[in-house]
Amino acid sequence: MLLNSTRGFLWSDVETRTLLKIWGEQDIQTALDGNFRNSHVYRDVARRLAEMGFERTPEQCRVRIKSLKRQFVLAKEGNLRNNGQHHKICKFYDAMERILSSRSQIDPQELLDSGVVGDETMDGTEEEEEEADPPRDQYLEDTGECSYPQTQVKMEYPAVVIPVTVENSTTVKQTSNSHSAGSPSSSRPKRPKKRHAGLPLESMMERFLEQSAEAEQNFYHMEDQRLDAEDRRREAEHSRELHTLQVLGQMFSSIATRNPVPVATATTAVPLARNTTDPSAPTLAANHVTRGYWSHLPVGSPQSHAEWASFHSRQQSNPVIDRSFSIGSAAHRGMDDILPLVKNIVPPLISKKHKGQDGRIGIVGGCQEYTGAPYFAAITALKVGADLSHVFCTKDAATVIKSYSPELIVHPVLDSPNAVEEIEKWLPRLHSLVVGPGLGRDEMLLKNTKEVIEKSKSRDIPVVIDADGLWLVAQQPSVIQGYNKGILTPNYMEFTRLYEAMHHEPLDSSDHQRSAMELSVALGNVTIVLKGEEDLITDGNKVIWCQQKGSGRRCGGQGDLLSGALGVLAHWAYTSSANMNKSINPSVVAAFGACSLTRQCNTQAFHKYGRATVTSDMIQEISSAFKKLFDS
Ligand SMILES: NC(=O)C1=CN([C@@H]2O[C@H](COP(=O)(O)OP(=O)(O)OC[C@H]3O[C@@H](n4cnc5c(N)ncnc54)[C@H](OP(=O)(O)O)[C@@H]3O)[C@@H](O)[C@H]2O)[C@@H](O)CC1
Ligand SMILES: Nc1ncnc2c1ncn2[C@@H]1O[C@H](COP(=O)(O)OP(=O)(O)OP(=O)(O)O)[C@@H](O)[C@H]1O
Repeated sequence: MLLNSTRGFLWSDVETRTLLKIWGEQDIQTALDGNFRNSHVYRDVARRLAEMGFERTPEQCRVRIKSLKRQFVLAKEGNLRNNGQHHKICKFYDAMERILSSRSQIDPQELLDSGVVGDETMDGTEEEEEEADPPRDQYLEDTGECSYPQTQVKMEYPAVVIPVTVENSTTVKQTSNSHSAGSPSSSRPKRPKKRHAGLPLESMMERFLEQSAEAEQNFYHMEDQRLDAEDRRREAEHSRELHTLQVLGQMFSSIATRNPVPVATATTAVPLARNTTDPSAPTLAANHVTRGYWSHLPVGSPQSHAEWASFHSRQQSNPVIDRSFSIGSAAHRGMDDILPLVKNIVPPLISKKHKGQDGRIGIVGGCQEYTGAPYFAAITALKVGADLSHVFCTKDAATVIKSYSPELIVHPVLDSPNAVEEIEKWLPRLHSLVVGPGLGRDEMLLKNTKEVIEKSKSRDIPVVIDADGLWLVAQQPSVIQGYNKGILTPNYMEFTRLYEAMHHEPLDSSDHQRSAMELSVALGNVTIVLKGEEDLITDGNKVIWCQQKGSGRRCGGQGDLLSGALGVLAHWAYTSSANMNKSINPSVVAAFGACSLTRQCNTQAFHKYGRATVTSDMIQEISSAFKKLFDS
């Protein structure tokens, strides 16, 4: 994982400091000291740098060190210490001084010369090849940095040789000549004539250093501006994407409100409120339900059972609604419309995150009889993208669940005398709770579970309830009633049980949409996910259908996979809800994502194993199903 970006050839300060720290290490210095062939040493430097998060080649490390040494000597020999100018010329002066002072004296002539130089040469032969190609800009190659705006400085740079003992320009010239006579670089083209030949060396030197520092400042300033502009461009792009999604959401709402409902006097979309005159009466319009679209009830919608009956019959005779939202074409369009919303809640995988940020999910369930269900839910949560998955189960079940997977954190507390306190300790660290897989129906376990749900509600944690958790809700609806982050995932059997517990009348099995909306409203608009041949999702205001292709294979545990996935997606959806259109319910988006994923896993596993497909095979498909649905 890279700690810092190493854009192009540029070295950031933090990267340079890390390089210096490595280069200054005792064993590196010893290996370099007097050793002509040192490519292996720079290979080691590059490797250690990579361990610190910065990817550079050994050659890049070598030229950077060489450049730093050159800057250091220029600053040192420019006698700029007293007026503090040395830091302008060599930002890392102090570090360099510390390292170099612990080594044998370095000949500054060597460091400034662009020819073969002590430990900065990566095996002599390579350096000779470099020298054989004179027309290239030696300064740029040596520093490994981008060109400065004031190239004039660079062009003059190699020509200025600064011998320690020289006192005037004539001597410099002689030194320079004598050097080039014997060096391999004598074949270089003639350098441009020095414009400052008449100036005393010291003032020329000072001027050069000032120009050089100024050029460097300019360069970094420009680079800062460029990066700022890039950040702004990226932000603008992101807001454009969000805006598009919001417009899409509004489109769904307005499509729904444009239905020609005869009694409607206004077409403004309003969220369905609970009936204020008769709290027990469900406020629904079943045929107002959309397949794959969000739907709001228009003002003037029925507010009681009697009104509903009349509304329902009008809707039945309304062909426009049937055509607009018929399954045939809307099925595909529904996926296209809602999947982008799910994709939008998936957090990006960026290196700045720490463990836990993408989700710490708790599963309450697992008893002597059922150890598979909590395992399926918990491992699914991890595979969908949560960072940590906790299982709170009975003592009996814990060892078994642990033995299935070392990835899970298993707490054998659910049947302990202080179960609620034990679990409550973890709640501040959890992002969502999945209650019910493999819970069983033991009185004491259900009582503990009920209290844990209450504590989670007070912490505003999304709570997904499945399996035996739904049995608990059927016995004591108040446990989840009115909690808007509550999501119930019944199969048909569980749904019937819930409906009949709430309405004290048999379920009308001919109209699932209406019944599901009624149940949601009766439970205070919790989100209901009625699983089946098609999955129906409603929060009492809207209904959407998930018609992702599945298979005919109905092995046990598929519902646990769904609830585990939903735990993670609910956390992601609520985390990104600030960026969502307000008419979109995060629970519904999360539910649609979890249903699509479960069904896609089923299809893929069935394709491989047919009738032999088991839930573990579906779990193996999570990665590729997720990519196919949400990463494309
Ligand atoms: N490997 C494990 O550890 C697993 C453990 N699990 C855990 O088991 C616990 C009990 O859960 P559960 O669903 O078996 O119990 P329950 O609600 O009494 O239903 C039982 C009866 O309801 C019926 N029925 C079911 N679906 C229906 C439908 N769609 N449509 C119509 N009818 C339907 C059906 O009746 P039948 O057809 O047999 O007459 C069935 O026999 C729970 O904690 C769960 O998490 C499971 O997750 C699986 C993997
Ligand atoms: N007839 C069907 N055709 C296609 N997919 C289905 C069908 N019935 C259920 N599913 C899918 O299977 C998944 C699990 O639903 P199921 O009804 O099996 O849950 P469950 O009974 O609670 O499961 P569990 O065995 O975990 O208790 C859901 O994603 C649902 O969409």
